[in-house]
Order: sequence, then structure tokens, then C-alpha cells
Amino acid sequence: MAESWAGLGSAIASFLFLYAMVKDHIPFQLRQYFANFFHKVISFANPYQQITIHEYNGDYMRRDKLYAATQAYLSVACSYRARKLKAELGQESDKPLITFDDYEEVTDTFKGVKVWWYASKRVPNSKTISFYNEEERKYYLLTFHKRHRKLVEGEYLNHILREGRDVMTHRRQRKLFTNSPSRNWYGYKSSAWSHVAFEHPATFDTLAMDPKKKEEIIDDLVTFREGKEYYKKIGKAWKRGYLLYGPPGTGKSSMIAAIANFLEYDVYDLELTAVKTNTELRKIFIETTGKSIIVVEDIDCSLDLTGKRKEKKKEENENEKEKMLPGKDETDDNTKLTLSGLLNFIDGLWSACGGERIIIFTTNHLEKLDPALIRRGRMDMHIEMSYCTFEAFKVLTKNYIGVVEHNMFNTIRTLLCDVNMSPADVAEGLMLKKSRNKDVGACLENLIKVIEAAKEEAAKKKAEEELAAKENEELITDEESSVEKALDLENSNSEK
Ligand SMILES: Nc1ncnc2c1ncn2[C@@H]1O[C@H](COP(=O)(O)OP(=O)(O)OP(=O)(O)O)[C@@H](O)[C@H]1O
Ligand SMILES: [Mg+2]
Repeated sequence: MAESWAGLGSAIASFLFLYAMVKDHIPFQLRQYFANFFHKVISFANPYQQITIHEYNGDYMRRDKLYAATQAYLSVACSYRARKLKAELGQESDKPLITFDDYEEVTDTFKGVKVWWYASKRVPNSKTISFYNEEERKYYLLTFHKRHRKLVEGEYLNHILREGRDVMTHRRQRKLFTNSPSRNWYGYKSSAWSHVAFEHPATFDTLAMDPKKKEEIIDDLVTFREGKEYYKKIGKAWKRGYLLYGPPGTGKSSMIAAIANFLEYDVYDLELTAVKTNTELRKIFIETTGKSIIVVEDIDCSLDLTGKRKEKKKEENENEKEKMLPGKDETDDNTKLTLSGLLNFIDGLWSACGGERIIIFTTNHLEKLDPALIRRGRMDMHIEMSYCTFEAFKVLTKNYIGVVEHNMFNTIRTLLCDVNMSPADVAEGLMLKKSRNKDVGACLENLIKVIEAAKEEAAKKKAEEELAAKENEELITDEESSVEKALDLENSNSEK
């Protein structure tokens, strides 16, 4: 076998030598014929195949998505094997991307099959004049044995795309959008949203709440994030609604930031009062992307949607289902933002565009919201953010002063049972001026003072309310007795 390969090798070498000698005396067509023939012989003898992934595809303008994903994938999976590396900062990223440098080769193994990656570039021919500003064209060359072609084409490239996209998601600078339109150079609206970098530091570790409830929320988020196939199977759009309700300062906004940081999603903070019509809401929605959280804070204050709906209910006395049909409120669909427009936004046909979206409403007054707006299926999970419990308090002390046990904890536990304190107030009570904030005892003493003051204040307020209620009751009784007296007088007069 070895002898026959050696024979073939020397035959090709002799052929090449002869060809070089006589090349210039052979007509062009014949030379072309030889070149093709030669290429076929080489391909036949070579058991390896190659796939090229160019940085820019056909139109030269758009960066190829597979190239970007490959670059991200290789930076994590294989770059550590290379000797020559390069670092670059992508447009959407805030962390440098380290990949292997041009003309380097690395290997990768997938399902036991070895493949080779080679990074290279095509330098432009300076003699050609082109409409485009010709730059170096980078590409990756993937080499594999031809018997693995099916695996590479079918599974390996998909694996690269998926993993690469994951890496890109983790690396990209996340954004906080607001629906005040951004304008381009000429002053025209370029997008319904403008954005800044999302940098809120809240995480589930810093969030003070019942650990069991926290765990439940995290589980729900993980199930959602990994549920693409499941949602497809059950025929539901890949989105989930959360309603956060509770008094001010109990961590609703912090929870949104923690969710965004946990899932690594962008946040679209939707200011409903700035949206004038249902059509505008739809346009705004279409401009959001997947892997995002759409937030409407203080939904009860955003619009008088509840009132409008209730008034209509009385006037028209229509049944609930009919009212929710898209187009039912069509008379004012294009001129107003209505509840049906908002319901459509949450779970109408449009809500499925893009996928992988979380919608979060927050409110201080759950009772003010229309049941249709927050029914399960629209707002899948209702999360109560409550006043500070002892468990939540321990999370705060851990984060703020670094302790989870102290002999003053029992006093604080009893006090917290007696008075409603928001985690924001407790956190404030734990913070002392810089010179004393390392003194754990002083911080806890200060907190005890703050809670006691709040307890006194609450007791005073309760007493005042009780007094006012009593006075009101007496006033009503007085009024009732004087009305009764007047009626008696009237009756006796009429009898006479
Ligand atoms: N559960 C909590 N865990 C940790 N910190 C909290 C919590 N609740 C409040 N805080 C602290 O209080 C501040 C205010 O909290 P946040 O803005 O999240 O409250 P909110 O419920 O959104 O209030 P509002 O209803 O007024 O919007 C936060 O910056 C955070 O420092
Ligand atoms: Mg808030």
C-alpha cells in the first residue's frame, strides 16, 4: 500500500516538473484542461473536505451571522490551544473577545470527531478599482475528513451556531430602552426606543425576600428560558408575564433588575402615558427584540384603563369575551390607547413576534387593576413583594453589614412582627455615616431605633384614625337622629 502511494507521489512530482518546463508552449485551452484534470486527481487523492465561512457574505455589507457565531464559539472552545491570539472589542460588547490570530490553526473535537479550524484573510488586489472600499476579507476554513461530512453539516455547524450565539449573549452590553424615540443625523425618528447601557447591580442574592419564594421565581425563570421547544410543542408564544405587587419600597423595581441580570436580557421600560394610540403601541412592540423584558411600572397609574372599561361595561353591558375580541374597540383603536389594545399587546397575535420575551407589570394597588389585565395566562405569575420579614431582614444584614446572626436579632424579629417596614426602610436603617458603618452593633441599634420610631408613628396614626372614625360615626348618628326627629315632627304635623 505504502509503495503504491509513493509511486503515485513520484508520478505526480514528475508530471508537475514536466508541466512547468513546457507550460509556456501549451495553448491556453489545453492548459486549462490540464489544470482541471490535475485538480480532480488531487481531490480524489485527498480524503479531507473544507468549508469556508466568510466574514462578509455576498452583498459585502452585512457581517455574516455564522462567522460571528463561529468567532465567539472558537474564542471559548478552542482559542486556548492557539499560540498566537488577538483581542478585539465587538460593537455590542463591553468585554474584549480573545480569538486565535490569522494564519493560526486549532483543532476541535465534536462527538469524537476531530476537525481543524484555520483563520485566514484574503488581502485585496490593490490594482483593482472597486465601488466598495476593499478591505481584507477574513474567513475561517473548517477542514474535516469526508466521511464525517454529514455530521459536520448536520450537527456540528448547528452546534457552533447555538453555542456561539450563547457566548455572544453573555458578552454583549445589555441595554435599557425607553420609549422616547431616538433620532438620526437628519432629525428623523430612527427608532421608537432610545437606550442606555443597563447597569443595575441588583441580583437575586441582594434581593431581600422569603428564600422559598425566591427559589420558586428562579425555577420559573429557568424553565421559561429553556422552554423554547416546550412552548412550541404546546402551541403557545414563548413569553411569560409577571405581575409584581406590593407597597412602595418593597423591591419591585429591584426584582426586575435582578431578573434582567439573571437572564441576561435587555429591558424595555415602557412609559404607557407617552403612548397615544393602540397602533402606536403595536409599532413600539414590533421594535422590541427577543431575549428582553418589557416593563410597565405602576400600571394602575399609567392609564385610566380600568375606569374606561368599567364605564363601558355599565353602558354597553357586553359580555367579557366580546370586549376582548381584537377590533371590538376598533372605533377608537386608532385614536386612543384602550384596554383592549393593551390586552392585544400582551397576548394578541403580535405578541408572538420575536419570542423569548418577559412582560412585567408592577403596581402598588392590585385591587385597582382590571381582572382581565392580570388574569393567569396574561400575567402568569403574581408575585407579592411584602413588607420586610425576618428572613428578608437577614438577607439585608448579610449584604449591608456582613452578618447573619447577632444577639440583637431576636429584638428585631419581634419588632418586625409588630410593624410594617419596607425593606427599603430597613436598609436605610442599617446604613450609618461612613465613620460608623463598620460597627455592626451601632448599625443594628440604629435600626432598632428606626423601627421603634416607625412603630410609635404607626400607633399614633392608628389612634388618630380610630378617633376620626369614631367622630365620623357620632356625626352620622347625630345626623340620623336629627333626620328621624324631623321625620317624626313632619308625621305628627301631618296627622294633626
Ligand atoms: N426586597 C428588597 N431587597 C433588597 N433591597 C430592597 C428591597 N426592597 C427595597 N430595597 C431597597 O430599596 C430601594 C427601593 O426599592 P425598589 O425601587 O425596588 O422598590 P419598589 O417596590 O419598586 O418601590 P415603588 O413601589 O415605590 O416603585 C432599592 O434601591 C433597594 O436598595
Ligand atoms: Mg419601583
